[in-house]
Amino acid sequence: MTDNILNIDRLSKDRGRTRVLHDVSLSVKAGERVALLGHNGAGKSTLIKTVLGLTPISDGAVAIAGHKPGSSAARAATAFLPEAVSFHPALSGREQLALFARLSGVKADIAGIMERVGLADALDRRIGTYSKGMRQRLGLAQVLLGKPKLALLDEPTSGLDPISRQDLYAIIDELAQDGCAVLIASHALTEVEARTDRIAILRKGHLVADDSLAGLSAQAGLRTRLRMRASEGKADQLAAQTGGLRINGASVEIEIETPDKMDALRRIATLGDVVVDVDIAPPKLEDLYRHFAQEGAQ
Ligand SMILES: Nc1ncnc2c1ncn2[C@@H]1O[C@H](COP(=O)(O)OP(=O)(O)OP(=O)(O)O)[C@@H](O)[C@H]1O
Repeated sequence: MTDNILNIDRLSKDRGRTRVLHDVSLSVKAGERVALLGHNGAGKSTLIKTVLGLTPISDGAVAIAGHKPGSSAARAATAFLPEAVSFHPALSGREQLALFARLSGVKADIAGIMERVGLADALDRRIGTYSKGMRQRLGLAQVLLGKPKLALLDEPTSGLDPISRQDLYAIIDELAQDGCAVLIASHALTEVEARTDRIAILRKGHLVADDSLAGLSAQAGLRTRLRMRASEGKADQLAAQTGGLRINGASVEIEIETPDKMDALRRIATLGDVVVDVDIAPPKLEDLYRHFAQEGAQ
């Protein structure tokens, strides 16, 4: 496919006698944000290292904008934000970014980029005085600097406070809107659920899922829960009428096949004022992740 920026085709990787990636195929298009999930040791970092050209491939192929990992064209197209970013503590943010810009031969509006990542006030402060969140933001500034076609982000929000996390995802969204293909390795399911277009799950080096949240829900066949609040004193009647389970004094819960949701809501609507409210809880990424990433899952 021509609009794939990252193309991983039947990639296998051996570490000594152990195969740690098995026949993995995964692509990311321009403007797409893809989450890469998996338990510890599932192979996420190894996959990222192969894309960066830091470790050789045992079988299959990887291409970045059509180029081989590690080639100068691939390196120019790729930006990487490691989980633990480290910079020279004696340099200021401005000096560090200027150094990166010089090394990668790009002309950049450093003050503008620092402003965009919320570090305008720290432009001329030594990085040694930055907090973890500020260093993470500087890491993101470095990603923005090269106007990459592909951004690989490893646990980009680890250790950040909730507002910094939101800010960071807002910048990632902008990167994608500018046409960058973004691959985010993460354990933070709730965030990636809301902020990515597609979810890829590795289990013991096998890619066991690769779809949108809705697509994964359909594949997994997980059920949706409907929680109905009964009018005063009518919870038993509601439980009897719907075959649901009373979960507290006022509410009744039923589980339905997800595609039957609208039918169920229409039936509930016929119950009149016995029901005063309905909450719908579709399967969450956490449920889907458990389904796909656990031992014995298909
Ligand atoms: N340098 C190495 N030498 C030998 N084995 C390695 C090396 N690096 C990783 N492995 C093995 O490869 C497998 C995949 O590890 P990897 O670090 O890619 O997992 P991960 O999904 O990134 O895990 P985590 O979420 O803990 O970061 C593991 O079994 C790990 O022990």
